Amino acid sequence: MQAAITDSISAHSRPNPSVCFLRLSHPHRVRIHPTSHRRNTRARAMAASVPSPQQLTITRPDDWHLHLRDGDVLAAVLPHSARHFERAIVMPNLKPPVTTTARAVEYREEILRALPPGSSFVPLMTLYLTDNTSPEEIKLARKSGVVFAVKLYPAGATTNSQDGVTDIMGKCLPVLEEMIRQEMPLLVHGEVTDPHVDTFDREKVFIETILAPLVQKLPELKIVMEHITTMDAVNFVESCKEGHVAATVTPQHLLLNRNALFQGGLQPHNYCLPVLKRETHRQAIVSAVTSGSRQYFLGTDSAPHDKRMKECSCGCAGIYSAPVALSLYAKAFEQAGTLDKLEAFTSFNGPDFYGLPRNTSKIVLRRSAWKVPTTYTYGSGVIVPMSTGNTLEWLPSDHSEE
Ligand SMILES: NC(=O)N[C@@H](CC(=O)O)C(=O)O
Ligand SMILES: [Zn+2]
Ligand SMILES: [Zn+2]
Repeated sequence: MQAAITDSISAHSRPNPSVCFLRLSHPHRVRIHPTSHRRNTRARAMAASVPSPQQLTITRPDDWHLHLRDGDVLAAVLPHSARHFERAIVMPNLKPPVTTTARAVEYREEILRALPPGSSFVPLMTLYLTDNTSPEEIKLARKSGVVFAVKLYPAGATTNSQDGVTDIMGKCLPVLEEMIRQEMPLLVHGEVTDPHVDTFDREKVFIETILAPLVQKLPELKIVMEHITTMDAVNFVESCKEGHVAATVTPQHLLLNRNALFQGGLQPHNYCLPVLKRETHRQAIVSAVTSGSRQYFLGTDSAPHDKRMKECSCGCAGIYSAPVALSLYAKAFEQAGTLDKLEAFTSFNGPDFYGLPRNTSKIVLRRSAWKVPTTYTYGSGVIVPMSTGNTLEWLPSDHSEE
């Protein structure tokens, strides 16, 4: 069984022929087509007849897209990630951004100092790509042994991206060629910044105008399309070679559509970039991720902003999901009737893509209702988590109630 979901699910599933059928109905590579949502509906209907497991034991997951910030916010949020994840790809969009290996090494040390005692959490550092990043910097990054990827923020696309790249093909080709030599993946915030392009189309237009030409020019470059939100992104990823192009998916883009931004009034804590899309896109992403394809892996994009910066006249983009992400991913896979595919997504596909060993320790998720705190406080600040105040069903084992 690919996802070694708990003994309890295997015990249930072995004598039950409907489970085998359920698996057969999810071929390894599933293309997205207009009937894909029917497939999920059928899976759900069949799953309903299967006894639901009370406990899942999975290999300890990693988070392949995480914002830890620095200073007192770092100290407040890091324990939430370290509790459930063994490693995380740490985003470099600090103020000022982490553009050099020397700075990444310092930032890594700051993170290690902020870890709770006894934690084995490993931060995997990234460099923030600019128009001026040199190929030499990529060599230094590889040699450091602590930098694992380079992040492309199109200038102006998202939080702290003002120092990002203005013209990837025109300005960054020598750096990208060095990244191929050093086998250093490019992580992409895939949205164009042209104000004339509709916000909801920015990912699609980025794929057409920037990403597809980039993959064509540099087919050997390893690329992760971060936090994908559209059917267009799913189709693009699946049109590329496995092992060369992959995507991370957030809990919010699996569970919410754009209605969540406006339900009962404006909901700033559901605002992130790329912005939530319409339901058909959410369904396409769920189908892709739960199909068993190895091209998708867990990346929470957990992005804390102080409550005051979210609930104001010009609110920041970013959803804080670290404490709830695992419960929410389990919820999304269970809704799709594919809990047996959860472990590959949370714990295998990411390290396999990055060429890193899979974790050996395990984490247990118990079916046990727990209430998400409405806020987390730090110093004089407050952070509101995703699913604030809601009751979630899957409780990760080492979760202590706040
Ligand atoms: N996702 C977000 O909405 N915000 C992220 C930046 C990013 O990942 O684009 C942040 O740093 O706050
Ligand atoms: Zn982003
Ligand atoms: Zn992010």
